[in-house]
Amino acid sequence: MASMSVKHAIAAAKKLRSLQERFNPGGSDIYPALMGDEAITALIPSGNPLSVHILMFTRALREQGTDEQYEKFGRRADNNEIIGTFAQTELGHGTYLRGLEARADYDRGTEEFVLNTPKLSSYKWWPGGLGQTCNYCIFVAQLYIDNEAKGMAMFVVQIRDEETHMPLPGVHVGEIGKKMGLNGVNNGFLGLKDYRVPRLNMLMRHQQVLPDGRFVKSPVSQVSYFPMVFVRCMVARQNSNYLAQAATIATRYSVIRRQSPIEEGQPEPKILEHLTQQMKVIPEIVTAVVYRLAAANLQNMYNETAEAVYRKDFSRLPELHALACILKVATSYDSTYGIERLRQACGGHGYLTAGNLGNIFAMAAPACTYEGENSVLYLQVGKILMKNWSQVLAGRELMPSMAYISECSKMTSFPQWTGSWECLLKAIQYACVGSIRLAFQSYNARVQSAQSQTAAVNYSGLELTKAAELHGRSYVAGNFYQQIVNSPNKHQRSPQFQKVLENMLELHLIQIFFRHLGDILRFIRITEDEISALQRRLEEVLKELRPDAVAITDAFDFNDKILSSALGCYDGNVYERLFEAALKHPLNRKSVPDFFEAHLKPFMKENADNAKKSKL
Ligand SMILES: CCCCCCCCCC/C=C\CCCCCCC/C=C/C(=O)SCCNC(=O)CCNC(=O)[C@H](O)C(C)(C)COP(=O)(O)OP(=O)(O)OC[C@H]1O[C@@H](n2cnc3c(N)ncnc32)[C@H](O)[C@@H]1OP(=O)(O)O
Ligand SMILES: Cc1cc2nc3c(=O)[nH]c(=O)nc-3n(C[C@H](O)[C@H](O)[C@H](O)COP(=O)(O)OP(=O)(O)OC[C@H]3O[C@@H](n4cnc5c(N)ncnc54)[C@H](O)[C@@H]3O)c2cc1C
Repeated sequence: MASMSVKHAIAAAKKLRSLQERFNPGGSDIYPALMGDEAITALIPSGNPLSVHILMFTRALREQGTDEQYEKFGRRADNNEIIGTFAQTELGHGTYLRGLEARADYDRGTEEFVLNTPKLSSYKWWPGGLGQTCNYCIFVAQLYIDNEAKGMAMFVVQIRDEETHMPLPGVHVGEIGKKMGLNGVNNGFLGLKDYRVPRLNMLMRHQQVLPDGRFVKSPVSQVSYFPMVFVRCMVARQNSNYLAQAATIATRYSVIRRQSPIEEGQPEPKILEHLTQQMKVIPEIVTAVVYRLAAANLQNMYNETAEAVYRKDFSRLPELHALACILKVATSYDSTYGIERLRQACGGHGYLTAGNLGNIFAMAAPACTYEGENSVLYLQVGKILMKNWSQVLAGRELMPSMAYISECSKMTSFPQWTGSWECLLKAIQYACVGSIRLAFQSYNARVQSAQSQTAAVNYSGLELTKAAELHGRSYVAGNFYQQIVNSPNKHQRSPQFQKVLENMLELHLIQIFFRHLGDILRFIRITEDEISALQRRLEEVLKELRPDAVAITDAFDFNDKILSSALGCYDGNVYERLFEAALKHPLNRKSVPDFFEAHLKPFMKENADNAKKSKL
């Protein structure tokens, strides 16, 4: 599997190079285009062992290294002359980066760093491609000068000989073992013992160690987290893709599979005629579209911020960090939940490998963990919301993506309920601001009672994560609303197309309303009649979208090779493909399985003999 994945990954890397030559060397705006060509994902169903090389190693060299360091290492990496990974997580630490144990001690006598992973728990553990594929890595370590800790730093470290691929002296490297999925990625471990690298192997665009050992601190320490922000933006797009693939499979299957008459005596309908099946499938189609649009927005914001950071303007980092966290969490949680729901909507055949829904789930699920575990990132956003609420109380402006918080904070009560889209969107935003206010009261009370900020964050964690989740809902729903209702190119859409988009907006807003009805009712009075009216509208819009479900998923434009699913094939010959896949199973090569003579027959005979004896 590993060699097949590497073979396909090399093909993909060649494609990427040709794209880069067309777009711009190493530009971040090529990745969505690349992912638009899902061959990358489909051809490597067990995961791409070069993803971290492309997404993190090359970018860290470009964004964290000096121009000279880019010339020395980055150009070769971009040209795939060397293959690297991003080695930050350790066996003992992943989230709490200040707890990382790998260390880099500066030796001013030789102008080198001595790298060590002092304990087993200090071993780097998880980096993609580290096990077998990479010959270099970005090694993240605590920097020490004269045994004084200076914080985290990144080092370019060669781990294998470029000719023989043998691990270099002082390097202990290998594969961490089988995973739930992505078993073609060879996530690896790395131990270093007194491994020396030249001073200029420390990436020094933002912080420096001078030859005499003087340390020049980064103007903004958080810029060292930038490689993670980029991947969080990519995850938002990638996981919306996984959900779109699963939605395509389940939709196509749901208009092929017939089961259970709706009226006595009537023929069995397509299962998508059942309202409950529509409720399982159609909202996931819409969610995939909603997140694809939100991820595209975030990608633009990343590109703008990356250019600003290059000019040493760090002002937009906090907002990008907050949105990258929110979207990475929301898309990975919702896509993982959605793919499983779509699998269940396909009955027993959804559980067959030939349906590919299990593999899509296994590809999507780890995004809830890597690049920052989701609950940790929600807490990050919760902390940022607390800081922004203090700004609101001080009457200051907020970042654009949080402007609604200021507006809602000025509302003394929620206006008359109308049930319009604007009303539904405002309800979600109003509930979010109410949750922020409550979280702030709890958090502030703790800080006032002399709890440390970190302890106050921990003990207010449930309210902070709730506020962060509702902020994510507000941002995503607001973005979708703007794209459908206020988009500058709305007039270019046919009325029919606009109507489908508006139905999708209606469904998204009502679905989010019902998902957070409890959170909303805490702050807004809504009558039973008003809620029942929304229930009717939900049933109505599912019926309205039913005829468009196949066309919308066809518009995702996944070909059969990409979906790799007997349930989701374009020609709809599901049963033939399921049977064809079954006949290919190795157990069907012989009529009598080998285990019959060896195990089953003796077992049955022994039981028969015992039965006879017991009768005597
Ligand atoms: C060959 C062709 C191949 C084709 C390639 C393309 C393929 C495309 C398809 C694939 C696309 C996508 C799929 C992805 C592929 C899979 C890749 C998976 C790789 C995984 C890599 C990793 O997992 S790397 C390791 C990730 N680890 C983490 O994220 C660590 C998480 N931990 C944290 O973030 C910590 O909590 C933190 C670092 C924040 C520690 O914080 P702490 O020191 O405790 O202090 P805080 O108070 O929390 O924060 C301090 C201040 O810093 C601010 N801040 C925190 N983080 C950031 C940030 N990232 N940016 C900016 N600012 C940040 C924080 O807000 C605080 O600010 P304040 O003002 O001081 O309050
Ligand atoms: C498929 C995959 C690929 C990966 N690729 C890479 C890679 O290429 N490079 C790399 O460096 N790393 C990589 N990782 C590692 C990944 O970044 C870490 O797994 C992730 O950061 C979580 O850290 P951890 O696993 O050590 O969990 P921990 O940090 O130990 O957290 C475990 C659990 O503790 C809880 N928790 C932790 N901290 C807090 C907190 N502050 N507040 C509340 N709860 C908390 C959370 O529930 C969390 O899930 C990969 C992981 C996976 C699964």
